[in-house]
Amino acid sequence: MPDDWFDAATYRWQEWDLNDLVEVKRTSGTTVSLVVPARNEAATVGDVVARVREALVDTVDLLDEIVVIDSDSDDDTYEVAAGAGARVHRARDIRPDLGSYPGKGEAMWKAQFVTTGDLIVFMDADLTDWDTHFVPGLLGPLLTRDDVTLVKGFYERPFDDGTRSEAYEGGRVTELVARPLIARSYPRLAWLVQPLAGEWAIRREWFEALTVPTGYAVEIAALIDTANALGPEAIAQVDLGRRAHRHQSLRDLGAMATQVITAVQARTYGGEHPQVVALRQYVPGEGGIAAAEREVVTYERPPARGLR
Ligand SMILES: O=c1ccn([C@@H]2O[C@H](COP(=O)(O)OP(=O)(O)O[C@H]3O[C@H](CO)[C@@H](O)[C@H](O)[C@H]3O)[C@@H](O)[C@H]2O)c(=O)[nH]1
Ligand SMILES: O=C(O)[C@H](O)COP(=O)(O)O
Repeated sequence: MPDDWFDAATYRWQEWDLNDLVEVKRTSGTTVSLVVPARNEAATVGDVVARVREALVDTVDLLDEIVVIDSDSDDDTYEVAAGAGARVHRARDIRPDLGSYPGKGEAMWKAQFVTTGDLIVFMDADLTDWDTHFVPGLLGPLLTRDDVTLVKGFYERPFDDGTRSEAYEGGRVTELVARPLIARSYPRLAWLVQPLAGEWAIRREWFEALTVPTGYAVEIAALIDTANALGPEAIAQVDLGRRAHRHQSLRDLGAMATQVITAVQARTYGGEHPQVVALRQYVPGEGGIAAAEREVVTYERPPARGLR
């Protein structure tokens, strides 16, 4: 079964000509927003925004807006992104009546209130090896197939933290957490090569209908909820080539894994959904190993549709 979906719903970004996509967008009157959630990404967000703007706004008319959602940064992310040509909003300043949570999913959920595109493309701000074809690649299935609602990117993911460099060794949470959870509970999603990819696109009307985890579980939740409600045939994936990014520390990935597991368990077993999970980790301390407890926020936002 997964292999059937792989054959039916997997594309390569080269399958679409950029000018053809621009023409489909123009004749269909479709509008497109690029949303970049960013927390302390002053080092890379300028490159991401400037290159996309030049290639897909200034040169051709593929994107109607580039919106960076500054997610509680304490560096110059806001200024750098604005200087590169993005419209920038601080997540906590968007719809303050709805409160504020930390996290990437929160930034993406809040983006719905400050963007207008019929299609929303998400892209991470910490990319170091990437190209602007990511965006038209993700839009290809949405602009050319009415039956596709959500498109995931996938790519070769190297691991390179400055001390070790190996092809295909990136994606620790993907390989150790997401893929085993999918194998156990959602095997019909096993054809997805990078289920956690931060580069993906979705029809706005469907995103507005989704419950959105405020943290890093936003991707896995969107996949499961879309497959459950619309069937896996509403999902496509596109090979985008190669992508490298800034790696998080192992213990930070432990918090990410906690969010991913919590969101999947909620969907698999139901029951009461925790807003916070206490994650105890062990770190070097004075005189040996010391316990460190983290409050991992696992709260989920309700569909934005009713809150406009
Ligand atoms: O509180 C936060 C944390 C992160 N980000 C941004 O979200 C993007 C991805 O965050 P990152 O910390 O780089 O995540 P990764 O370790 O790369 O995690 C991968 O796996 C996650 C789990 O599915 C996905 O959400 C990510 O997009 C995907 O890149 C970056 O632009 C961050 O600046 C925020 O906006 N707010
Ligand atoms: O997608 C993932 O699994 C996480 O982003 C971790 O990726 P990394 O192991 O390449 O840092």
